[in-house]
Amino acid sequence: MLHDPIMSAQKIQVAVIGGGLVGLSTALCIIECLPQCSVTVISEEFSPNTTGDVAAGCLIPHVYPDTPLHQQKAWFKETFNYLFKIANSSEASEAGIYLISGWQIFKSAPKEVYPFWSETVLGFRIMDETELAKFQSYKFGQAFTTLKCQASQYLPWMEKRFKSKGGYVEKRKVIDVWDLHGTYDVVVNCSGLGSRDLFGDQSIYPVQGQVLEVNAPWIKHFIRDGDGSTYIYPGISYVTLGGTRKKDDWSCLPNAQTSKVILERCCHLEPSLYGAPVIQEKAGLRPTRSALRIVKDVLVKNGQQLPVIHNYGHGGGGFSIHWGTANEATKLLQQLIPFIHHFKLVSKL
Ligand SMILES: Cc1cc2nc3c(=O)[nH]c(=O)nc-3n(C[C@H](O)[C@H](O)[C@H](O)COP(=O)(O)OP(=O)(O)OC[C@H]3O[C@@H](n4cnc5c(N)ncnc54)[C@H](O)[C@@H]3O)c2cc1C
Ligand SMILES: O=C(O)CCC(=O)C(=O)O
Repeated sequence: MLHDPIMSAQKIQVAVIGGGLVGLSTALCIIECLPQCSVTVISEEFSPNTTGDVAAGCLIPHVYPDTPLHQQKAWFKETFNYLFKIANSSEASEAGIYLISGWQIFKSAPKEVYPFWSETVLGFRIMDETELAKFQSYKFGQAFTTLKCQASQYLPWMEKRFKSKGGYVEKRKVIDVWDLHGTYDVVVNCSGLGSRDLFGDQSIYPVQGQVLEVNAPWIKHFIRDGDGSTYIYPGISYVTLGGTRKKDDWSCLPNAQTSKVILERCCHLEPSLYGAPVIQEKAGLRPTRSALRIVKDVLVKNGQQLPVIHNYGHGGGGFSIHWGTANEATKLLQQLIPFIHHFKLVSKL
């Protein structure tokens, strides 16, 4: 849909920077909750070239050390409940959302036998000895059912839904956020690692991750080493094997030697994977910070003001909390609306 400035002149003009998982979900949430807003997603890249397109997409929280745990818990629950409804609807197949059961296993019992998310996933229980016997050298395990998003379907599904509600998308890089001033009343920053250059945030850094997609349709359960190093996640048409976590590595090129190591580790967990044909190798950059940044701010330059909502820093856990953080950013935008109306009036005088 083309942007019609006359039709949307009365509305609050919102620019969402970033068309990855976080940008699309935030834009969709805003357009669904705040009908007084006209929303445009501006992004250098969209699916299939975003971080989410590399991810396994499993709902299993990653902990952000400097974000209060009660918030992380609430965002995970909101995301789980939202996706669970989609998984139980006729949209499930197009959206690529489904339930998945499996095991998280440990070489010795972890400090937290019942993690904070254990009440949200379905049927969480400690594995018994018979089940654990499948995994030599693992002494403790958790079995549960969670959800998984197939990014190659979920991201385009969100974009389609957003456009069907009147949202606009533009593929371009924003060089200076002030270039949006005048056309847009408020900017929502979901640019992930782009926040380094765009907003001068030096505390966000990449944690590079590599995965393999293999053809192994007999694998029906996920298996995750509790230390997060190795995982096997069956998807709709392939099984994702991972992983690696390389801090400050900016390369998105998969490395052949790393693939070999990942495959060896996964075969150790699930020997039936020996010989499974590799379909694809991928690497992506987790936009990482010690705390998520979800705040409102007002930039000031030469007497001009530009309200900004930030929503970034989802690291290795974006799928697990994205709908909760989209709701949070939408609430912050709602709080700004009276001020934005005021700015609009003042600038017309
Ligand atoms: C190997 C791997 C496995 C993972 N597995 C899981 C998992 O199983 N479960 C889970 O919960 N999470 C997982 N994740 C994490 C998850 O993928 C990320 O948290 C999430 O995708 C981050 O989304 P984002 O939208 O913030 O970032 P991105 O997808 O990086 O999006 C940022 C967007 O901003 C755009 N942009 C940046 N700067 C500018 C600019 N100046 N102008 C215009 N556009 C700009 C970019 O083009 C991009 O589209 C995994 C990640 C990796 C790498
Ligand atoms: O950690 C996992 O089990 C899922 C994959 C993931 O989140 C990651 O590699 O960042």
